[in-house]
Amino acid sequence: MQSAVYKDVDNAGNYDSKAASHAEEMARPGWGEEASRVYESTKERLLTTIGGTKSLLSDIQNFNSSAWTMHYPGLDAASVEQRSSGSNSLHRTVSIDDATAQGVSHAVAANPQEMQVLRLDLKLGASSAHPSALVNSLEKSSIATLLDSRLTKSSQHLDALSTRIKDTSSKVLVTGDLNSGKSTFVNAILRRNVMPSNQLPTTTIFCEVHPVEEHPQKIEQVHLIKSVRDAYSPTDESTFKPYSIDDLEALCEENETNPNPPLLKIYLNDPRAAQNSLLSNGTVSISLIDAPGLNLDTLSTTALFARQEEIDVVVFVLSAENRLTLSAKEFLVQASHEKACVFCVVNGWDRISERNKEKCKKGVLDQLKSISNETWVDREELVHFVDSTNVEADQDADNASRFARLEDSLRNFVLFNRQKSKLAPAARFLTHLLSDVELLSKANVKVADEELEMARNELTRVKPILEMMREKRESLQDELERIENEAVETLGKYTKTEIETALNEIGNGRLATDKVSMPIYEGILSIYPYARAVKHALLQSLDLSVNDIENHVREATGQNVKLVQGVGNDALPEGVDRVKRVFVKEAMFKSRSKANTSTVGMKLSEKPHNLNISPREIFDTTQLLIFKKVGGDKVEEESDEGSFLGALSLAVGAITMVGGKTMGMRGFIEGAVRISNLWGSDRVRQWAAPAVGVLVVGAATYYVFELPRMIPKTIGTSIKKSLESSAEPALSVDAASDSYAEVHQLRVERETRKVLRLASWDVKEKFRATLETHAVECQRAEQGEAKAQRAVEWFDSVCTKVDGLRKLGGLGMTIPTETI
Ligand SMILES: Nc1nc2c(ncn2[C@@H]2O[C@H](COP(=O)(O)OP(=O)(O)OP(=O)(O)O)[C@@H](O)[C@H]2O)c(=O)[nH]1
Repeated sequence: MQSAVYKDVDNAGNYDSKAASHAEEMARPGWGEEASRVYESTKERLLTTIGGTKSLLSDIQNFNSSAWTMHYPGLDAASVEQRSSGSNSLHRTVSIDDATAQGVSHAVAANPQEMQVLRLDLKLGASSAHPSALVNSLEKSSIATLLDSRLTKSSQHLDALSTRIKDTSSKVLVTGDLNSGKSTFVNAILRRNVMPSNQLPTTTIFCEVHPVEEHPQKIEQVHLIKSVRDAYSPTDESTFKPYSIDDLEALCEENETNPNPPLLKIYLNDPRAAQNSLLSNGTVSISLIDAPGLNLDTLSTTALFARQEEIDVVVFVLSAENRLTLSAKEFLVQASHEKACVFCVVNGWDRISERNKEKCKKGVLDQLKSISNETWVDREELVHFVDSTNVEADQDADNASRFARLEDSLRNFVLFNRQKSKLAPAARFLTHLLSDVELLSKANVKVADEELEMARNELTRVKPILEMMREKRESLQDELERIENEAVETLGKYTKTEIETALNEIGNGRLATDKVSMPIYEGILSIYPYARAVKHALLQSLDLSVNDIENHVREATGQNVKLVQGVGNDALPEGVDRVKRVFVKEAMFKSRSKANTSTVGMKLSEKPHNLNISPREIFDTTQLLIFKKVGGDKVEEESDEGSFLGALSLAVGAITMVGGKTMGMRGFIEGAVRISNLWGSDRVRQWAAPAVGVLVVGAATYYVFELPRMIPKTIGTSIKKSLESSAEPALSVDAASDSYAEVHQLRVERETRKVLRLASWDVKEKFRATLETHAVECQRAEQGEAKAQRAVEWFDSVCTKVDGLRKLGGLGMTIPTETI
């Protein structure tokens, strides 16, 4: 048969007062044993559920710190507003304590969208931001930390609940307005004047009366514990200070003004028979707590509230003569929220005249009805009008019987309430906590699902790009090398060809470019400056040709740089910045080292020593002995007829040398030898001296006209010869093994390679960096995917565990999915 006792617990601690009245239920025969049996089995179930929930919380904490930063579901704005502006000022936020307190009440209807136990401690001052805004503004990691501390607190609270469930004794808190007769009532229950009672406020500290059987030595004694919050064990003398029962009054007096009042544990021998004793009657062991009177002193009020968690029954003592004070009302409101029913003792009933008794009774009950309807419904059992000063039959038989009935009701009420005071808070707390865990898990599954989708979308985007780039990496490298090599080779060859062409022109006595003009021949007497000017012009034309080559190479290299960048940019995925380096063509061929410049035969015309003219360059004996007819590029030798002319040129050469400033000893001797040789020849001897004279004059005339044409060729040939030969470079082309053309070819190749390599490096670096970024993004997305996947599975398993724990603990309430 299902009784109201079962219903209390099975319904997750939501006490259903309408199911049956206490009186009705408790009057049923054998209900006590049945209640004890149910109590024991429910207790075991709840203890196992607490163990399972604790390990689940610990798993969540570990997961939160090591694998997944917990997402906290947003607060429901409407309900928060409603709550923060509600009339019940005591309910500021739902805390662990509040949730515990709700274990036996139906005062606060839990909004399934809201966290009850795991709600974060965000202060809701009038000026503070909205809590949902606060939650949203917090860093994810800060929320996870706050949540972690909330989980720790919840776990600790489960420990406290577990201890409380295991504790076989029940605690009865006796409280009420100042001087309402609390101590007198406790004394009446004990049938001993133990607690000091007086007209003046006397009780300022909590006095907890235990049966002497609970004392380790079974002796009457007072244990003074420094603070209500301090740990205490009756077997550990370091946790208390022992006093005699006779010291009690003095101890109370001493601590009257103590801002941190101690707690007194009083071990008393109940002289009454077991069946009459309330302290220890075999079925239930009760501790009576005489509390300080309720007043406006926040400290003691707070202390009182703080202690309510461990008490099973609240006995509220009120004076029949006085109306309830504000603090008493406030306390009753709070206590009825927490305990649903409050046991009320209307004291000083003897002081009310007979004719006022009904009126007084009605007044008290009306007040109670407005504060605690549950108490009013069971008023027959829960509200007692007595005189605590005369409880023995021989004093006042009528009052004694009323008091005896009070004691019976109280004993049964304690027994009855043990279910609610010990098990229901645990059931209620577990219900809320598991709902919160489920809400939290479902919210995290949702977030993890979103992250999973995001990670997968990211992978769908990044992975193909990464693979494409990895595939392209080698071909890009090859392509860049190909462009570089081709450009270097082409421009190198071009340079060589161009310089060779220029040298050929110069070798034929012509300028390599029309940007320069030949000097004007001003007569035989200025032959030397003329030759020098010719050499300058030829070298300058060569220099300008080199300039033209460089300009061409610059342009071509620029095109190749664009090609390189184009290839590189084509290999980059969309959305990535392109290579932006601009090729400054003017910077090409600007060697920083001066020494370098001189080694590559640059600006030959600007180096004075290159303009030195040797006699051979004006009067080249080789040229004269083997007369060469210049006809384009073709040179024909005319050795037969040329011998005479050769002789003639020798003579003219001698004259010109004399006329010029170039005649040296060597030239003179050479000339003389040739003249004497001529004279020795038979053919020549046939010619007479006059002929020689005519010829000399003619030849001289011829040379005067021919010299301006001969000198450029002689000098050009000399320049060409010098620049083509690397063995004895007459000009400043100080290359060890290369000709002038090759030197420039190498130089162009080197410069071109340098520029293109830099451009390639840029492109490759950009490609490498982009590839790396995508690889990192891909790796991050893969990790995110794995993490989110794991979180989805893990939180799903938490929900399954929550269901299992609910079944185990006989708990109800599943949070609908759509509320997240
Ligand atoms: N006539 C009569 N006097 C009572 C009754 N109960 C208490 N008194 C007297 O009321 C006075 C105050 O009683 P206490 O028991 O000290 O009251 P209290 O509520 O414990 O006082 P504080 O601890 O100081 O708040 C004492 O003089 C008691 O004798 C009662 O039922 N009838």
